[in-house]
Amino acid sequence: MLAAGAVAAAATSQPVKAALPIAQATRDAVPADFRITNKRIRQSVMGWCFNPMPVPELIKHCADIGLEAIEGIDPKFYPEAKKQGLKISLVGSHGFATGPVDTANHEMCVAKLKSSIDTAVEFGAPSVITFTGMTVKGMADATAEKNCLDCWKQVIDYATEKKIVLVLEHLNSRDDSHPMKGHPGYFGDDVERCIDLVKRMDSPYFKLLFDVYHVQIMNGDVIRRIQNYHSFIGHYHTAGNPGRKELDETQEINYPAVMKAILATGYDLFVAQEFIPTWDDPILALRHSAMVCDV
Ligand SMILES: O=C(O)C(=O)CO
Repeated sequence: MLAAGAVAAAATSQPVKAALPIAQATRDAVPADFRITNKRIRQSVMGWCFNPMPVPELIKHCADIGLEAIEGIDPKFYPEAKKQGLKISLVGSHGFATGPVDTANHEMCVAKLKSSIDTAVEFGAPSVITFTGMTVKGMADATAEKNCLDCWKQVIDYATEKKIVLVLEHLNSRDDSHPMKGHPGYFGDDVERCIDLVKRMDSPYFKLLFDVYHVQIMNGDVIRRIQNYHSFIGHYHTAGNPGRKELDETQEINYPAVMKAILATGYDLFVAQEFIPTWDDPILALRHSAMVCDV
């Protein structure tokens, strides 16, 4: 049976115009002076995405937009960020390519993780990032997993004592178009494997960094995974897919719904914007993503 509107349209040969909900705000929907108002999602930004903008300039824009924190910047800029009222949401450590999958990296990873824990304590950051590193040719998956766990176990007591959470980032290995849009060869490219590693660490100080962009590419079913795994998640990242770009209507992830799902789990830590701006005005892009996530 036709709905009343359709019957009327058929009678007059007029097309039916339905008011469709828009998942993502368009670029022209963001006011030039938008500031975060709801603050229910505690927003941060990954500084590297805004290279080559000088970090002090980025810090000023973040404070102006009302972001609560910043991460992914050289620690030498932490005092300036704090001076401008920003928190440090996450401290870097070893890179994503040289991780604990390979025992040759253990000494370096342990040293970097411990020194990053010290930095996190000094600047009041809650977390330090870690990665698995790249798959080693010929190494069995079980060995690679054990190597990762063996390395993290050398640090977990220190993290616990200092009350700093190590967050393991899952990354996509599918996008090979750009060195920062995907990481072919990354061992922790299956979010289920990363969750399994987090479970095996069995510590409130070892959690998953759930990057919505990477999960969408590798596993999908983003909201269900957030609901199922929230107790193992210690940090979130964003970006539009495909292209690791703005969170606008040209990409496929429904960010307002994802943010609401995150809030519904009781999450009260940080969500950092980690998209690579494509617009001619990267700060308008940051303002826009802040608006999309300010649910
Ligand atoms: O690609 C990412 O999300 C990373 O954090 C790699 O550093």
